[in-house]
Amino acid sequence: MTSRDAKTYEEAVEIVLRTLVKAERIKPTQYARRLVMKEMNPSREARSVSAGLLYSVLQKRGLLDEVIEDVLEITDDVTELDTWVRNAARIAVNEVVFEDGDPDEVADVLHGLVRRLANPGAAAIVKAFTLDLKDYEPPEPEDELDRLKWEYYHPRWLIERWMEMFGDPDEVVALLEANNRRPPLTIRVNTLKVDPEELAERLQRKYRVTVEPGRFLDEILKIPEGLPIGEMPEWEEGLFVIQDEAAALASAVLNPKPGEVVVDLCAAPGGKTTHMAQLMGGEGKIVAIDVDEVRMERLREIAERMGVLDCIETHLMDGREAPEKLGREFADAVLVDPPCSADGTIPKNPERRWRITPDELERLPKFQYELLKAGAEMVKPGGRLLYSTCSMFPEEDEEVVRRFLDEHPEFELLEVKVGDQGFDMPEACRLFPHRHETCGFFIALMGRTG
Ligand SMILES: C[S@@+](CC[C@H](N)C(=O)[O-])C[C@H]1O[C@@H](n2cnc3c(N)ncnc32)[C@H](O)[C@@H]1O
Repeated sequence: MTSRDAKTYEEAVEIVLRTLVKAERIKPTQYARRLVMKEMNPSREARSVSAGLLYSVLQKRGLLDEVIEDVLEITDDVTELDTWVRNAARIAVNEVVFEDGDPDEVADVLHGLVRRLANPGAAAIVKAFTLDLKDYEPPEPEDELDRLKWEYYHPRWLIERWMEMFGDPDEVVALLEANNRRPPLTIRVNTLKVDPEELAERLQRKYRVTVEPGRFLDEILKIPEGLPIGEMPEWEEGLFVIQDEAAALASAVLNPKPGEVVVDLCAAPGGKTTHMAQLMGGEGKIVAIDVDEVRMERLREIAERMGVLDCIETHLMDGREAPEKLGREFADAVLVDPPCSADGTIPKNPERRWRITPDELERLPKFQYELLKAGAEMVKPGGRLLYSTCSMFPEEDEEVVRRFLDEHPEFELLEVKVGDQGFDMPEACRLFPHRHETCGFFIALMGRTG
């Protein structure tokens, strides 16, 4: 390793360590990373190396913790460790056990960083732990699910659920592989301010990167990781926002027109609200509802930057109370994008796989149904209702919609002609990371009869 490489590696490890520590208080992790970037202003090489390293640590997080608990013989779980020790140990396991790094080099880098950023006591613990990993042997898999868990870094229960869902082990392996491929960053161009081709050319010329078009939508561009997004003048000018193409499809399918009244029931941080405002040419009204004040503030910031705040009316409230408070049957179109398990976002949010729980899957569909029902009450006769999630589980998707349609005969499914069809619901649209190179996504469009 040249001295320049060693310096880049050390800088990259510092970005990741500081991000992991910050992300314990500030969510999401990518936002914590952006804050660290601002504090450190690292080299472009270090940014790029750190993006790969952070992804690698987050995708294996549950396994890294299992190894730490094993090596340190912890009886409870890793949360009993000091924050700096815990996160430095995660990096150590990733580098030494999974990525074949040199334990002495990793121990030295982490020791120096923890000593500088935390304290000498924590640094000594991290160094001793990292050197102990030299003799660590990963456990032998007990069965096929266990083998897949360690080979593809996913919780066993999740693999088991997907096996039931797809019924084809090869397809599940394809999904596991796709979940572990770091996708390029997708941006949605603000067509109210710039033409997508023009922005693509500008980014290629100025930042010397390859920009590729999206798969389904003209306003989507794919750019490589590592650009200092939040500091780019194009971002400041509101020429684009970061958004997955699958998520952008939802607003495109609902297709709001200039002058319409649209409700976005779970709107923050505004990816779909600002996209709809853009599709409406900034003319008409979008009623954006959410319960989360901080996320709503981000919606306003993004809308302001994009130049579409004037047509957005924000309401901080429980969406289930919206018909009571704002009225019924007044909207041309309503978009319901409720909280979900978000297993479809694993390629972009690699740690998500360790956060989803079977309990959550039991609880969420009832909540999603209540939000969909409230959204439907605001649709005027002849209007449209769109339900979307970034979940791939039928219980959060087709089953919620099926129950809704059974109880609301005044609504009927409309065909969405993009992606794959829903499970036993040919009118709905499904996208999968392994089939479409997007996040996993579900969209059902319904019309209210006259
Ligand atoms: C999947 S996110 C929405 C993402 C957003 N549509 C976008 O494209 O940027 C779900 C949102 O639902 C909000 N939420 C949770 N409970 C809610 C409720 N009872 N009423 C309204 N919004 C709620 C969360 O705060 C979160 O912002």
